[in-house]
Amino acid sequence: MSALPYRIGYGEDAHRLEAGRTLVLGGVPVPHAPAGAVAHSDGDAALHALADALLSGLALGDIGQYFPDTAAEWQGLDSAVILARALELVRARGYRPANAALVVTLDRPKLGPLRAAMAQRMAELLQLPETEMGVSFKTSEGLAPDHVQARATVLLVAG
Ligand SMILES: Nc1ccn([C@@H]2O[C@H](COP(=O)(O)O)[C@@H](O)[C@H]2O)c(=O)n1
Ligand SMILES: C[C@@]1(CO)OP(=O)(O)OP(=O)(O)OC[C@H]1O
Repeated sequence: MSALPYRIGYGEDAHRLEAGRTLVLGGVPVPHAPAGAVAHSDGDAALHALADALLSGLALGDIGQYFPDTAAEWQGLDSAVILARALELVRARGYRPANAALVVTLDRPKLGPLRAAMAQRMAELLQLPETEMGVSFKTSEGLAPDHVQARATVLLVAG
């Protein structure tokens, strides 16, 4: 086990958006989204960024190593499964998340109305109080309209 009592993790993910697909972010379907993520899994960039943040905090690599996008068994996978696996790996090494912060960059639609539902679901998946799950949204100011991006940090504590 690492000697550090605290460890910082950082993760990010991006997916191209295409009309006719469902957009899922933070484990919550986004109603009225004009396009959804092109991905091997359900394309939930927020959960992928959080899972990579957990793994990076303990230098455990990234989600592609555990869930290769070449494996047919992960096609259409619910990204909650990916996050649960990353959390399991963190806990097996004697750490747990203390708080997490997520930023999603998306031009349309506005995600503000979903902030509470997303925070609640991600806190539940990370086994955190909702007060410890920060959720922010940004537009790309039109620079990347066909694109969703998520970035996440997590503080891991020993014990
Ligand atoms: N998909 C989005 C993007 C942004 N918001 C909210 O809009 C505000 C301004 O965003 P800027 O990128 O122009 O700084 C900010 O309060 C975001 O929370 C949103 O709800 N959904
Ligand atoms: C989740 C996995 C596996 O289904 O695929 P995608 O949904 O394409 O997501 P990405 O963040 O590009 O990479 C991790 C993958 O291996």
